[in-house]
Amino acid sequence: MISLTIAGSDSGGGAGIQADIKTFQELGVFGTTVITALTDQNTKGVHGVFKVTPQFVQQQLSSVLEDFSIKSIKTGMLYSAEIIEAAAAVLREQKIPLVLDPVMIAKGGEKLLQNSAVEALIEQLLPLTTICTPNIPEAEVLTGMSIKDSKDMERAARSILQMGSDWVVIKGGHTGEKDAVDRVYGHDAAFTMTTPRKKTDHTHGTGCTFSAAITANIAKGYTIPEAIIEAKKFVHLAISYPLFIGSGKGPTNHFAFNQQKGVCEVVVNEA
Ligand SMILES: Nc1ncnc2c1ncn2[C@@H]1O[C@H](COP(=O)(O)OP(=O)(O)O)[C@@H](O)[C@H]1O
Ligand SMILES: Cc1ncc(COP(=O)(O)OP(=O)(O)O)c(N)n1
Repeated sequence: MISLTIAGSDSGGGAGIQADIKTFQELGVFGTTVITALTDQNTKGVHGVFKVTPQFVQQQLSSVLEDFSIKSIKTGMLYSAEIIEAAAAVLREQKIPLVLDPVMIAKGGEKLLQNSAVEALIEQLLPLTTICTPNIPEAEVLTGMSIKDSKDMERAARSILQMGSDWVVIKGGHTGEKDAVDRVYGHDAAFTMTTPRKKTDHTHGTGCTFSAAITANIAKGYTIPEAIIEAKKFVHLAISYPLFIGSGKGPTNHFAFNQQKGVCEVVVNEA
């Protein structure tokens, strides 16, 4: 089983390409990569971005796709409209399931997607997307809606479905709710996934890890709902057993899922 991530490098190892290939590896999937940008980053924040040219992004993508039997693809930090256009031109020719994590801003507040790139993300990538996984601020930017409660989350998700994604997961990491509730919508299905919210500062890379786990699970042949629910277990365990490394907001623990033998209760309810 082989998956591909198209994303930025996090020198601190907790998010981006590094989180993705660690997650793939832990889930038994061989990871290939297309790097869109290098970030000078650690647990204290993103200190610099060095972008790759759109042409070289396209070259990496074409090389990987022509040689490997890729079962699923995810995108993370894409940074610019030009990089999105270059990637979309190649992805449009494929029928491989695509998980789009619309990474926009790091938890420290640094920009990982230029404002001018949002339109390209919506127009060029969402129509090719199998599952889009925005957090609440990202869903607000994609839809132009203000999201205050679960009704707003459903309206935003349905709007993103209309933009072309087959499924949408609105992640609950950024709500004030007691539990971490993610809301999943397809054209004919809707459910919530609930785990207890952990009181922790070690959440660097949660979104990357979650979307990478979905991508790996698709490569393993899971149905879309199974891939999403199993990924929630992976990220919940990664948050629950922090590594306590770095002096800032630490990374999640990609070893935890296998160390805990995947044991994690996720409450799934119809929405
Ligand atoms: N403190 C927490 N406790 C438990 N789960 C969390 C916590 N923070 C985030 N999550 C979960 O991690 C996943 C990623 O969500 P989120 O942190 O919102 O993504 P992002 O990194 O894109 O902002 C979701 O499944 C979310 O519910
Ligand atoms: C290179 C790179 N890509 C993505 C992110 C954002 O990661 P995310 O999982 O959304 O969470 P935080 O890192 O913001 O905690 C990143 N920081 N770097």
